[in-house]
Amino acid sequence: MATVKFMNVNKTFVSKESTVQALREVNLELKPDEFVAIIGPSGCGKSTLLKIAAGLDTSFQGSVLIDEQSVTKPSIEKGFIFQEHRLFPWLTVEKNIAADLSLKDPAVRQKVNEVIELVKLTGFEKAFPKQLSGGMSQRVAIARALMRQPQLLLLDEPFGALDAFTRNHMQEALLDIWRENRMTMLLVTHDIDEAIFLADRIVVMESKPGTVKEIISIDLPHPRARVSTSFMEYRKRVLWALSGYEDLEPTYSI
Ligand SMILES: Nc1ncnc2c1ncn2[C@@H]1O[C@H](COP(=O)(O)OP(=O)(O)OP(=O)(O)O)[C@@H](O)[C@H]1O
Repeated sequence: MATVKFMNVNKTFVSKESTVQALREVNLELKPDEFVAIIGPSGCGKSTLLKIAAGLDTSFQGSVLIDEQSVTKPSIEKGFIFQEHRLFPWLTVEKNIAADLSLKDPAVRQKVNEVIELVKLTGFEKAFPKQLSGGMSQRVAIARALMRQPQLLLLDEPFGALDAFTRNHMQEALLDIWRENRMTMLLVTHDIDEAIFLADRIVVMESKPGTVKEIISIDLPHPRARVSTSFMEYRKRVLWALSGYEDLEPTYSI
């Protein structure tokens, strides 16, 4: 579990052709153990913010503190899950999870077994990525991140490429993992229902330049029923925050 603080974060991309202010004065604080979702239109700086938190992008103004330490580079306390699973096709599930650690080490072997069980892939240890479904591959990617026992998990549209059924299933799996492992979670998503289903707070961003428009606390106990009246009320609130138009047709995904 980690505290995360974005303080006056500004980010501008400068190239010969253009200058784009991707983030302007972003201030955001995550409590340890908190699940925060970021939602907003394409280009509002969601991925940029996540990359900065991960230490993958260090050329920005302002500061980002994780457990009061400035983020200057990637580290094992921070796990990163991308939309595409980025598994090595030539390695088995267990070798993908172990990555640079040796499975010959009994401690590594035990931890790999534990995380495989956690993401419910027991029996698929020796399978190759091409033998797995999209949801299973994403579980391997999550297991690989959990292997390093991150204090903070950064998820960039992790289920964006999955069908609706698998996506719902993965959201439930992620909630279980979060409850059992107590990590701080920062999730980027385009899916309003996903944000309401998972998050303690939803950060609604707007673009040009990317700024925080509104932060909505979701005061619903888990498990959250997607068809309940209160869930639908939150859906309206998030849509309203995103669009500014109360009578917008709900599409639930932006
Ligand atoms: N490497 C880069 N060079 C120049 N501009 C960039 C670069 N990366 C991002 N941008 C610009 O910065 C802005 C924010 O991009 P970012 O990818 O963070 O948005 P996003 O909210 O994650 O978008 P999406 O929802 O489409 O993934 C966009 O205008 C984008 O074009």
